[in-house]
Amino acid sequence: MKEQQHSKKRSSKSKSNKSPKKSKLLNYKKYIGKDANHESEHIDQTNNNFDNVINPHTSEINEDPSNLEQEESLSEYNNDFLIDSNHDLQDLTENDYDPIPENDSELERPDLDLIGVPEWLKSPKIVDSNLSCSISDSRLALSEQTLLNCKKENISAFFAVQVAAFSLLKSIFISLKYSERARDICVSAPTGSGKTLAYAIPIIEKLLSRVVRRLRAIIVLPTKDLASQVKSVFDKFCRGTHLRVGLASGEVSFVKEQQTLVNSTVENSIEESSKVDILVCTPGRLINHITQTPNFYLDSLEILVMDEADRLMSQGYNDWLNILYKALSAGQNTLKRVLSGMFFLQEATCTIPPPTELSVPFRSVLFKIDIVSRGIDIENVDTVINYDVPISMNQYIHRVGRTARAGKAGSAYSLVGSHEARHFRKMQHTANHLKKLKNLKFNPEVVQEYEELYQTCLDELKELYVSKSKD
Ligand SMILES: Nc1ncnc2c1ncn2[C@@H]1O[C@H](COP(=O)(O)OP(=O)(O)OP(=O)(O)O)[C@@H](O)[C@H]1O
Repeated sequence: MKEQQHSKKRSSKSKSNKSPKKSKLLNYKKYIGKDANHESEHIDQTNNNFDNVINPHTSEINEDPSNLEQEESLSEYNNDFLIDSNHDLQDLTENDYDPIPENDSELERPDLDLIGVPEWLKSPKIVDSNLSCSISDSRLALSEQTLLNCKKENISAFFAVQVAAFSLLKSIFISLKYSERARDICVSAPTGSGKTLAYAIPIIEKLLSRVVRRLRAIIVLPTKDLASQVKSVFDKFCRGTHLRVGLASGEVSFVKEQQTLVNSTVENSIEESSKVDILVCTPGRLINHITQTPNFYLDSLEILVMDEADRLMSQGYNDWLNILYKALSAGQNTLKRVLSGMFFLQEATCTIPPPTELSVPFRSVLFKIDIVSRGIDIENVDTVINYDVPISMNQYIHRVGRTARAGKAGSAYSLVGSHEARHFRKMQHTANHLKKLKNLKFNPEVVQEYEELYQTCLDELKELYVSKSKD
């Protein structure tokens, strides 16, 4: 059914009254707003980035990173496998697929124009995924403490998206210091490519020179798990500095959270009211603190990061953007302008249904409910098994993206039943990924041997899942 709708959409491309393509807006994953005179950038790293259907691959990069050293490269999903006992991938002919335009980006532009996507979002600076530079490169001019923290985390070189973001953010922060133009950045890069540090390190470097503690940076994430993960990244990279990082995600009671975030002894004063410089939060808790926590001020907020921005946009979260917008003071015009821009993205994406399926492990590897699988960074996962076929390429990417992270190798296996084979192939073909799959066949007699063990695993998993859901 989904595929039929998709075909209809494609064939009606030329009509001028077509509705916006929601999937295209899913590119805009990490969004950084900066409060000053407003300008914007969109970085896009497109090496095998299945999310990215707007832009063709190029090797252009932003600003001046072309002369940075090329030391390390990002590898992608090194091996994706399709396990299919009934079909051969080569069985399908070209006629079985929707025609795929030679240059998708050209066809998307009218859609984007129609819904009013600004020029800077439509024309990203494409970053070569081989771009890399040493942490001690003098052009980055990182503080001694950040260098030390990188070394403690075994980071010796920065990945492409990091080099690109550092260079842009640095110039933005310097401009801001001299009250010149600041900009907004929208980053789209493959899973596991290091987007968190791409914004965390510049924010820390920027705030190191602050004198008084005030809430200056907020990072919003769609789930509690992601917020904890990002908080721990900030904690590691704030080690040895005077910066304090807070978490507001519902992990502890609201009252406890309030105690960690604000000084209740200071009465209605912005001065010394905040106990943190940086706040990592979910939209729900952010709203709660804005509306219910005395001394929780946003007046000094300079930096706003929306991590997994498409999810934050597609799910309403009690109108959090609107509440945040209203909480900003009149002087924070740029942030307000950024947020109004986001309202339109929210409108355009709010009809995407949240994925709810359960992906079950085959034998021992990894299982996750899709809604939390996305963005979660689990160390050293070398294999992902799709026990069921993901409903969309987006879901497929976020599942298999739990492996082959940070330049490491990894494999993804998909178990495809005969009734799912057509949908799966079409999905892979449309994303131009079909050629990269290997078709593995297995002998049913060999599989039979494992049936009992498999059933036991499934039962255990079921028990575990039920007991976890009760907690
Ligand atoms: N420069 C680097 N060198 C080595 N490892 C790195 C570097 N940058 C990030 N990493 C590691 O790469 C992993 C993936 O990073 P991160 O979670 O930021 O990816 P991401 O792009 O946000 O992925 P997703 O889109 O799935 O959220 C993490 O374990 C992180 O510690």
